[in-house]
Amino acid sequence: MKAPRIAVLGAGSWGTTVGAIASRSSPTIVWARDPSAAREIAECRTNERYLPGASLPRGLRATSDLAEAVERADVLVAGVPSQGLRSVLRNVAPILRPWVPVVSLVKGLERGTHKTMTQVVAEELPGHPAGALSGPNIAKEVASGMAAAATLAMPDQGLAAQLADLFRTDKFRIYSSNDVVGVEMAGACKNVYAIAVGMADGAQAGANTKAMVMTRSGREMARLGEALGGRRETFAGLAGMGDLIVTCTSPHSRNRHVGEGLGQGRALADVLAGMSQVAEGVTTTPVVVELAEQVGICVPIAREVLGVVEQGRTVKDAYRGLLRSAPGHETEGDGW
Ligand SMILES: NC(=O)C1=CN([C@@H]2O[C@H](COP(=O)(O)OP(=O)(O)OC[C@H]3O[C@@H](n4cnc5c(N)ncnc54)[C@H](O)[C@@H]3O)[C@@H](O)[C@H]2O)C=CC1
Ligand SMILES: O=C(CO)COP(=O)(O)O
Repeated sequence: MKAPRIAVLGAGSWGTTVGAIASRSSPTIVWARDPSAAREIAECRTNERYLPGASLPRGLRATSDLAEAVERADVLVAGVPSQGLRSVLRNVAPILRPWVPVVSLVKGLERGTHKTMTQVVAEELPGHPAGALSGPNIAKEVASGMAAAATLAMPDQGLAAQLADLFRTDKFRIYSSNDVVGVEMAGACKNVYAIAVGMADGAQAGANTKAMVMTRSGREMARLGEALGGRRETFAGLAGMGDLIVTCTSPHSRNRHVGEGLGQGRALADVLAGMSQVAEGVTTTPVVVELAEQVGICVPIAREVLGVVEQGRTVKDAYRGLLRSAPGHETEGDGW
């Protein structure tokens, strides 16, 4: 059987990495919004802004022409940050053939609508099967061939198995799941909690404090995700606890870096001005808090992150606020 043609939207660190993996077995093209980024990938086999030092495979094509990328695609991979995906998909809709499945790499929730990315896909590309690939996957490490694993969640397990084969290598293990909302909520929420743990780093808290916040964050995101229809075991898996661990501890995590800057007393705008890549947790934090309100779930850790990110509270205030509340039953209460 002929290998399917894959189009990846977004030539950032993760879109480029996943495109590079897929290009080893299938014809793959990455769409970059910026023509000079597409030229750099196509001509120099590098993407210095997003994947410094990486040497990209010859088979990976790149273009800034959306129609060229998408019109003959058999599989569409979405790697554009959450707040930009809808408008890109709107432009893709008239070009994409109607049966093409969509795999989202995106770990964020849309502001205003509170939608996950496969829900955005369902609205903008109705009828296209959609799933999410998510897990503890720092792009730089995956791109350099270090072993890692992710979960591909789709309602149709037969299609999930076929798509998983496109991204699987001997070093990149792809597991399957049908808990799409659980996998997407886990991927979006862990960024918010990595900001909380980064704040502890910046404020020079100890390892015990960080372990406490990570563990209770895992429970907070599982409670919210379950209330939205996700399964508890998903939050204990690769897309949940696995990704929470790596994002809260990796020196490469952009969300943890934002929290660290805030913990050092820097202003959010100043921290973001020094970054060339996205930190999805910044825009997803208010969405998490609003969604939690809608479904009646307490999310004290996310609320404190929101206080610092959007409401002028200091990191000290946030941690004092958290420590003031009395701990209840470890696994049954709705506190933190
Ligand atoms: N970098 C990583 O280690 C991983 C990232 N992810 C997720 O993948 C998604 C993409 O992130 P990265 O590639 O890391 O981001 P990035 O910051 O490295 O690159 C983002 C790319 O999207 C483009 N872009 C931004 N806004 C756009 C818009 N409105 N329209 C079109 N293009 C736009 C940028 O030009 C850039 O090429 C995020 O949701 C992230 O959470 C998931 C797993 C690992
Ligand atoms: O999703 C990621 C790792 O799995 C990347 O995390 P950051 O966006 O915080 O860098």
